[in-house]
Amino acid sequence: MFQKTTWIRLPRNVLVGHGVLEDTVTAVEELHLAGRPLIVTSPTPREVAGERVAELFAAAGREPETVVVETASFEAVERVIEAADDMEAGFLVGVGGGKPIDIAKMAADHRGQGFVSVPTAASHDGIVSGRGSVPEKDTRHSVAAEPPLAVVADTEIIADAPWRLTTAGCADIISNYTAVRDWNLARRLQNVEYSEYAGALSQMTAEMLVENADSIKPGLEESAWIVVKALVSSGVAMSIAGSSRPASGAEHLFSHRLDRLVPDAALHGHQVGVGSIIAAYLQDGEKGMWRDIRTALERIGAPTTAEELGIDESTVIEALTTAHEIRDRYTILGNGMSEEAAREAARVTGVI
Ligand SMILES: NC(=O)C1=CN([C@@H]2O[C@H](COP(=O)(O)OP(=O)(O)OC[C@H]3O[C@@H](n4cnc5c(N)ncnc54)[C@H](O)[C@@H]3O)[C@@H](O)[C@H]2O)C=CC1
Ligand SMILES: O=C(CO)COP(=O)(O)O
Ligand SMILES: [Zn+2]
Repeated sequence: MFQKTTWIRLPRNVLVGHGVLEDTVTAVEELHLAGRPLIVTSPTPREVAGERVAELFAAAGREPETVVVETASFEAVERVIEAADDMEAGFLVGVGGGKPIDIAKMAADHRGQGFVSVPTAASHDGIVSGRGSVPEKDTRHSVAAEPPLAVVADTEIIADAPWRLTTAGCADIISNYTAVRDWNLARRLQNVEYSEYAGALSQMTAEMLVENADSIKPGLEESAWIVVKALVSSGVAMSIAGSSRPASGAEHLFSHRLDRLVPDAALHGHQVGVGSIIAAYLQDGEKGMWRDIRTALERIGAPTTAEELGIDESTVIEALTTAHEIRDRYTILGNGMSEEAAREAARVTGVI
């Protein structure tokens, strides 16, 4: 008997472009989201977009409130839930980079409410996905959450964000190459469920970004456009898969481990980019595609070495040898790398 089922949760209104911040209220009204919005933001994004979003909702008679968060923690999620309870918020709006967006996403998920994502930086694909990532005890990776009902990505604002955030978003997309290969490996070795559509979409997204690498330059609003579209596409691949598998393999385990060893040392996307160089080397050896991944990262201006990440060699080796313990996800790391093998892989690829 045929027993497969699938439930794909996607954002419904995705606005990307110059000045679309001004359409935030319209995007919300189209979704029939009722009540008062609670805007969740962090200090700089509040200045560059959060205050304007509050003004727009106030002008529409929606009596918004704003809560400013600084760290991605469950304490912050609790604080946002309390604020939403106190004002009887109708829905939540996350304005900023990954941290306030994740916190708004998880608080909205807890309240069973709608949530709108207003990214001010194209730093990774969590800004559009149905995944939330807040560290708790030993976890560092994302968990399932409701995707945003709407995404409002104003390329004028995003193009003005620090360039390193955009190169981090690019590297997060380039890492899809190794993530899809790891997913295929897990399918063959462990009979893990695989989606051809999600795998193909994720890989195509990385290919298109690399093909457009010459148009991804600081100060060009078109760069923000290309990167945000890629992040949306990668988020959709995760929604189709119902997991982060299409965009997260060994290179993400390496990054999650680094986050625990040296929190906030480097951006998520930059860490997964370097991890992807090593994962590609492990997947197909010295003559394989790790050089192409490294070249793609270099063309965009993303880090390709431990030094450029600002992380010392011994920490990189420790992360490589223990990354497989992060979560129950089979990747090219298998049951773990020996220290010698980790050192060799990092040395051959020029990471150390
Ligand atoms: N939900 C998911 O699937 C994923 C979640 N994450 C999580 O996301 C977080 C990291 O995301 P980030 O965006 O790097 O962090 P973030 O939200 O802290 O932003 C990074 C920095 O960029 C600044 N910034 C943002 N927009 C700006 C603008 N327009 N102009 C000037 N400065 C601006 C912020 O003030 C902040 O200092 C971590 O907590 C990580 O665990 C990472 C990957 C995936
Ligand atoms: O960052 C992600 C995809 O790019 C989410 O992956 P994780 O589930 O490993 O956190
Ligand atoms: Zn990622």
